Amino acid sequence: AVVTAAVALAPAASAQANNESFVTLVDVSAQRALIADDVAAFKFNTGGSIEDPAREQVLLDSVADQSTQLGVDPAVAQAIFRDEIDGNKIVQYGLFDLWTAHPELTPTEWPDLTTVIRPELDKITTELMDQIKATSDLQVAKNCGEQLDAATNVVEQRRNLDRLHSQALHHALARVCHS
Ligand SMILES: C=C(O[C@@H]1C=C(C(=O)O)C=C[C@H]1O)C(=O)O
Repeated sequence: AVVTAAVALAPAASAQANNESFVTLVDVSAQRALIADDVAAFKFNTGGSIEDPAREQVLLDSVADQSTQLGVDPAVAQAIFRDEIDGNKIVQYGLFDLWTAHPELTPTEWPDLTTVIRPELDKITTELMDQIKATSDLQVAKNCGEQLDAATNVVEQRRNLDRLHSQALHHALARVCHS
């Protein structure tokens, strides 16, 4: 009876493990989209531009470096990060619009971009790179889209994402599945 139970559990356990591996990637992506609130608060209140192409290039160069170190395809990782960056900017533009229309909703405190927020984003880059490596088989699996959608639903609910962050998250994950 013990052996039968173990055999019966094996497929479910591995399916769950597969799903769980996308859940972490999606959750870190959600954290990245949520940090955009702090970026937007800093930039809106200090008159900064949402777009910083030089910083984006530094980030994409670092992604290429880390890809080589991890044995991940740099083109795959850079495509994902291109989408992560654009997703982040979707949140920033959305909040700029909101705060322009409703100045009373503008945050009155915000962390510093250079010394606090970007170091947090750099940490997330490392975590995302680990997850891109960890899910490399899933990314080319036939049911990748289903698994990614399932993980995205779990994270959206757990983190109670609003429409803006949900839209950003979907954008950020658009090229996770590839063949
Ligand atoms: C998050 C920022 O805003 C934009 C988005 C970036 C990102 O998602 O990493 C990088 C540079 C900016 O174009 C930032 O300036 O750090």
